[in-house]
Formats: sequence, structure tokens, C-alpha cells
Amino acid sequence: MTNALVNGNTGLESRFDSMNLSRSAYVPPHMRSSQRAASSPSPSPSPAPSRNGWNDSRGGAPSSRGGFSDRGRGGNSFTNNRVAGGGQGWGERSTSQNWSASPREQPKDNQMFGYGAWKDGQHVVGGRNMRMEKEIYGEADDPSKQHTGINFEKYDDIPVEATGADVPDPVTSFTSPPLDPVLLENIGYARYTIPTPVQKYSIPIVANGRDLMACAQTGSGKTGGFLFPILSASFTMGPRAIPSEPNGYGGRRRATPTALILAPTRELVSQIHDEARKFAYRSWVRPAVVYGGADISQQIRLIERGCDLLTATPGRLVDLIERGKISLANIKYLVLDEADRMLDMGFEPQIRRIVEGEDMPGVHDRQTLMFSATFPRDIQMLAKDFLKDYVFLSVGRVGSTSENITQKFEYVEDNDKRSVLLDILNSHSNESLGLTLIFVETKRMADMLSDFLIQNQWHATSIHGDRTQRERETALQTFRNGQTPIMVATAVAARGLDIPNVTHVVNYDLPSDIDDYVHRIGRTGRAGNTGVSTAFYNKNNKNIVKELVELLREANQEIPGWLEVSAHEASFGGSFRGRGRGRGRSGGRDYRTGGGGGWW
Ligand SMILES: Nc1ncnc2c1ncn2[C@@H]1O[C@H](COP(=O)(O)OP(=O)(O)OP(=O)(O)O)[C@@H](O)[C@H]1O
Repeated sequence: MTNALVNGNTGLESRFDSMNLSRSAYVPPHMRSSQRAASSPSPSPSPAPSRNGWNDSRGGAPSSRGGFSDRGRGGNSFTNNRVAGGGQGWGERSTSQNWSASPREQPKDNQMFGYGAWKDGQHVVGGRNMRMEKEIYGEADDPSKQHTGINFEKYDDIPVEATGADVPDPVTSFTSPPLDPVLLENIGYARYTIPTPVQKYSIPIVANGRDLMACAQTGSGKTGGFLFPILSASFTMGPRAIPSEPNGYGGRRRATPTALILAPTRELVSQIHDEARKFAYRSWVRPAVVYGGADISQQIRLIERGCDLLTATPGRLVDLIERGKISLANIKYLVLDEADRMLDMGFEPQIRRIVEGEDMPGVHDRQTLMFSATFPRDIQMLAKDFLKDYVFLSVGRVGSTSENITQKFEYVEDNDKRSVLLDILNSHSNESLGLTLIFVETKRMADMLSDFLIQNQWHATSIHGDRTQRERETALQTFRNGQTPIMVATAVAARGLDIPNVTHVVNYDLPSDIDDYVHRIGRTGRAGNTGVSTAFYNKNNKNIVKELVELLREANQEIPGWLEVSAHEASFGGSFRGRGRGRGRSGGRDYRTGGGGGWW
């Protein structure tokens, strides 16, 4: 029996039927935690005991099924009207109800807590909402939230290079100024005490109106690196005035976000949106998220309620623009997160259309930021079109891996991989109760391997592009909460995902691209925590062996003798040259400075 059958739409639905669970509308991932908070808890089916004491997602229903909730807005609609025109760039949002009248005034009983407004040219900060705070920030020791690890302060030892004209000095702490006091309070609620290096630099660079291409290792806080300066400036300056609607849109309300964040996968945009909700708390900024594979009408209803900072996958955004639901005319900040992956996934035409072919202000009338842990040549070239006079920031060498990850290599022939994997899982299960993420190359392999693990009494699930959105979210949810502490994944889970307590990443199949390896192992060892990665290597992986050995050396890892020999043979035997994408896709620095060892 394959995963596709068990977890395909029909299989899943019939399993729910047989469990006699109540059916209800699909709830998108970014709505689920609030929905849980809003609805009374429903008993979950008791899991079957297993060898590792965890529950199997396949025996349980997603706990978030149920009716639609509107993120704790208590059913109140709020108007999203702004003063049209205005000419000066920054305008005014008029709010009809539910807001406190002055920045520090607490809302009255019938007013809405947790949301602010822009009124009469002033930021009217919403009152605190304890339920919302618990939901978005978690408790101090909440295992579902990432906590900083013992090596967090060591990020400061990583060499930073910032190139470009007149690079502003970095900040050393979270202070106001330069950060808006409301943002500072939210950063405090998130329990961040000091900025990571990428944040130290990005805050003043963006505050000074500069464009930025920022490269920093996985798990080192790039999301805050773009959210903090954007939200801080937005809180202080308020929304831009909405330009008059072009002919043909009269009377139709379109969302007009101030900031747009593009990212490659649904899971990643949902995660960025959750972070945006943390830092936009009590402010006038309404974060929104759109991605493919989920009900578009529900997304339209949500963006109509408020959409100032929009996180989107490119395909769904184009769809909404075509439907006349979103205008980009107001964009002040454009962020391309994991831009290199978006190009790999073939999103370049959609991205070019969004940035150059619609109504987004031109490069001189917006600020553009690109973030990734890897910046191959083609993305630096895209930067030439999208960015102006930008600062190129690299924390560590571009494309390097974090020293917080212990990288192990095993020589394993394809036929032996399954049994070696079982051995490794057995040995690790004695050591830690952390989560294990296993990467494979194909969707079919992801299904087959997770079935194999389940047959061997391991609680496993899988995530890949052929699973439905609901299945993907369920897999992620049961992995996050430890019900299925093993997740077999394709590249869809390689980028950006920030899942606490992933202690082990296994590259069951090594990728053919060294940058993919960097992102995959980066699902562990995040925020100063330590983690382990194990890769199964054999002769089929010679195309990346030289880069692997360089990465290991640079990250002060032990290098098995046989791997060095293989790298040596590959260099001199010609089997590596001309295959894959060649030496260090991200081996360069700012291409404008001629850095990078001349590999282009
Ligand atoms: N200043 C900070 N203090 C404490 N924790 C932080 C800080 N900045 C970020 N974090 C936490 O570190 C974790 C990793 O951050 P983030 O997901 O932004 O990393 P990233 O650099 O974007 O990684 P990736 O390259 O994998 O996308 C998150 O859980 C985040 O909450």
C-alpha cells in the first residue's frame, strides 16, 4: 500500500468517514491556531502505542479541522478605507470603529484588542490581547516555539562583509531609535533579546532607504532581518495614500499592500505570515497571506479585511492580480525571500510580471530586499534588474553552513540505504526525543520510504508536491507536534521551514545541487541550537563531492578519508566537471566587486 493511496484525497476522506469525525470547511494553515483558540477543544482519537511512544498522523485527524474563524476579530468587520490621492506618498487610514483613540489609550470594553489603526496621521496602538499573545508568542517554555540555543551568541563571531556605497553602521542592540517603540515591545514579547548579525546590519540599511541583498546562514534570523525594518518604518510613517483607481476598477475594492514578500512555497509563506503577525501585533499593519492549493475565495475575503503586508507565492498572487483583487500600486517594500529557489522552481516569468509588468512602483520608488542563505549567479543577475545601488551583505561565506550542525557522512550503496536508515534511527532514538527529517529526491520515494518506516513501527509521515494542501499541512502539523517525529520530504521542505526540535536531518538521497544540501541540513541547528545531519553518499553523488568537502572543511567538520579520496578523484578524473551546476553556485561574493573566484 502506498502513501498515495492512504493519504490521497479519497483515502484520507474515507478514513475520516470511518472515524466518524465531523466535516467542515477547509481551514488554511495560517488560520488554524487561532481557530483552535476560538473553538472548544474536540477530543482527538487515541493514538495506537508505538515503539517510540509517538502517535501516527495516519491514525488521527488533523486537529484543526472545523469551522472558519476570522483570527479573533470577534466577528467585527473593520473598514480598510484610506484617503485616496494625497500626493505625498504617505497617507491616512480611516477606521470606523474599535480602535483606541490615542497611542497609549486602552480600548474600551467593546473595542477590539490586539489591533491598532492609523488615524489622523497618528499611529493608534491597540490594547493588549492576552489570548492573542498566548497564541502568537506562546508561553516562555512552549515547545512549539523555537528557543535560542547555547550557540546563539556565537553568531557574532561569524565574519560579516557589507559591500556597496556608504554602507550604514550596524546597530548592536534592539533599541528605539532606530526601531519604532511598538515594534520594540513586540520583539520583547517574542523574547528576542539581541539581534542576530543579519538583523544588526539590515535594520539601519533599510532604515536608510537602501536596497539590500542579504545572505546569511540558515536559521540565523533572516525573516526578522526584513520584517523588523519594514514594520518599524511602517509603524512610524503610516500607510501610503492609495492612488486613484485606474479606469475599470471603479467601485471594486482592491487590496493595496504597502509591503510584499514573495517566497517559493506555501509552507514558507504561511510561516513568514505567522512571524509578521507577531511583529505587527497591536499596530495598524494587517498582515495577510495568499498561496496556491487553498480556497481562493476565502483568501479574497481575508485580504478584503486587511492586507498591508502581504506574503505570497508568485502563482497565486498573479491569479489575484488578474482577478482585480490586489493592486501593487502602493508597494513601498518588496522582499524576495529564497529568491534563488523561486528561480529554480521556474517562477521567473511570474516574478518578472509581478515586479515589472503590473502596477508596482519602479525600482526607484520602492525598496527591494533579497534574502537567502545561497545566492547563485543567476539570482545576482536578477538583482541587476530589480535592485538599485544596493548593499550586498554576507554573514559568513555565501552558501556556507552553520557550525552548529554536525555533519556526518556514511558511504551507503542504494540497496543498503533502508537498513542503514533503520540502524541510524534506532541509535538516535536512544539519544534524543527530537524530530528527524529525511530528504529524498522523488515524491514516489518519499511515499515508499515513509510506508517502509511505518511498516517497521516508526511513526512517520511524508510531505511532497503531489500531496494535497491539506495533507501537506497535516504532515507538517503532526511532525511539528511530535505525533509523527519522522517526516520524509522532497525539496519542498528544504527551504526556510523553522521547526523547533528538529535534531536530525538525513540526506537519504543527496541532492545534485550543493545549495540544496546547504538548505536541507539547515532545518536543524537553528537559532543557536545544535543539530546533526547524516548524508548517505555513494558513487552517484560524485558531482557534488568537491563542494561537499569544501563546505565541511570550512565548517570545521570531520571529513572521512574516503570522502576526501572521492573528492580528489572527482577533481582529477573529470567526473565532477561540467556536471551539476559546477563549483560552488554560491561560492562568490558581491559580483559587482568581481569576487567569487571567477566562476562565472
Ligand atoms: N534576534 C533573535 N533572537 C532570538 N531568536 C531569533 C532572533 N531572530 C530570529 N530568531 C529565531 O531564529 C529562528 C530562525 O530564524 P529564521 O527562520 O528567520 O532563519 P532564516 O535565517 O530565515 O533561516 P532559513 O535560511 O532556513 O530560511 C526562528 O525560530 C526565529 O524565531
